[in-house]
Amino acid sequence: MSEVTINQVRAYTVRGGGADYHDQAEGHWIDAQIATPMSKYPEYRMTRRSFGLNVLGTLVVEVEASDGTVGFAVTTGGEIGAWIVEKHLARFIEGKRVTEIEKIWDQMFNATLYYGRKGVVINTISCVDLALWDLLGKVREEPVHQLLGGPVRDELTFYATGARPDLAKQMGFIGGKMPLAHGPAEGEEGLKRNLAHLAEMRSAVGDDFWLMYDCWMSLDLNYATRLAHGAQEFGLKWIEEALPPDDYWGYAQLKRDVPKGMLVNTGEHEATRWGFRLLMEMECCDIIQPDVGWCGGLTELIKISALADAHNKLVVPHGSSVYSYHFVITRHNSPFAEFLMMAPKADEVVPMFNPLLLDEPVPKNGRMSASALDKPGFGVRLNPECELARPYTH
Ligand SMILES: C[C@H](O)[C@H](O)CC(=O)C(=O)O
Ligand SMILES: [Mg+2]
Repeated sequence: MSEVTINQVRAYTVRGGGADYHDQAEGHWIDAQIATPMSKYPEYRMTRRSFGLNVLGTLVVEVEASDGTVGFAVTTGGEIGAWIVEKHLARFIEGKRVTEIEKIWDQMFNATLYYGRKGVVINTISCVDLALWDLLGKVREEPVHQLLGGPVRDELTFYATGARPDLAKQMGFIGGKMPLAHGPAEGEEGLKRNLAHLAEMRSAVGDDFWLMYDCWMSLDLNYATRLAHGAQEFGLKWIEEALPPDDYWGYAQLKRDVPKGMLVNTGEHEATRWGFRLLMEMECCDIIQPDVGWCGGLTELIKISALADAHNKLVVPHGSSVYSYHFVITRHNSPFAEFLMMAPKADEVVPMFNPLLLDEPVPKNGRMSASALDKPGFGVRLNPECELARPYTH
C-alpha cells in the first residue's frame, strides 16, 4: 500500500451550487437581503450576488493513484484554484506516495507563502488535501473518520442555517441560525427590524430551541454590542461573525461586552493554525468555526482542533458537508455540527453540496448516524450530470 504513488492531479471547475453554495439561482434565501461588509453601499445591499459573492464557483480536484484509484474533493475556488493546482501545486503532488499527506501540505503551503496564506490559495490547498485524504481512504478501503481515529459517538446532531428556523425545528434540528438582514448603514430602523425578526422567530419556535444570528462580517463593535444586548431578551444563543475577520481586537472586546451566557462565535473566514491561534490567544470567541474546505483542509484542521482543545474551545466547523462530518464524529470538542439548508426556501433538507455529489448523506430528524459515513474515503461520488470544465492542464 505504501508503494502506491500519485500519478496525476487534475483540477476542474463547475457552476451552480456545489461547494460554492452561494452560487445559486435567483430567488434563493441565501441571496435575499443579508447584511454584509458591502451593505453600506445601497447599490450592493439587496443581494449578495450584486457584489459578486458567487464569482468564484466550485473547484474540483482529482488525484489518481498508480493503482488506478481516484480520490477527489470540492471547495470554493473555481478557475483561480484550478490554475494554482495545475500550474503550481501539481509538482508537489505527482510522484509522491499516497501516504505523504503531511509533506505535500507543507510543501504546498510554504511554496505559496509569497502569494498565499489565506483566501483562494488556502481554499485550493484545502481541496488538494481533502482529495488526498479521500484517496488514502479509498486505497485503504476505510472511511476517513477511521483514519482520524474513529468515531467518539454514535451519531451527529445538527443545527440548521437558513431563513426558516421555525421549519428547521419541525425538521428535528437542535437550533436555527438566521442570516442578519440589516447592517449599521440602515441605522436604528434596521436594528429594530433585526430584533423584531428575532422576536417573531422566538415566538414561533418557543423557549428551548436555539436561535442564532449570522452577521457575515457586516457589523462594527458598537452595533454588534447593541444587537447582542437587544437580543438577550429573545434568548439569542450566539452572535456569529459579527465583525470583519481581521478585527481580532474588536472580537476580544465584543466577547467581553456581550450579555453573560451569550456566545461569540467566528472563524469561517479564518485559516491555518496561526490564524486560529490569534483568535484563541486573544480570547476572541467561544466556539471556533473553521470551514474544512477553506482553513487548510483536514491536515490543518487536526492541528487547529488540538490547539482549540488545549484552550478549552469547541470546534464546530462551518458548512463543509462530508468533510466536516468525518471530522466532527471523531472529536470530543466538536459536540454538534452545522447543516446549511440549501433548498431555495429552506423548507426541506437537501444535500449541502447539491447537486454536485452523489451519496452525500443528510441529517434525518436533525441527526446522522456514524454508520452513514461508513464508506471508503469521504464516501461520495461526483454527479456525472454536473458538467466539469478543465480550464488548465500541466
Ligand atoms: C447565511 C450566511 O450569510 C452564510 O451564507 C453562511 C454562513 O455564514 C454559515 O453557514 O455560517
Ligand atoms: Mg457563518
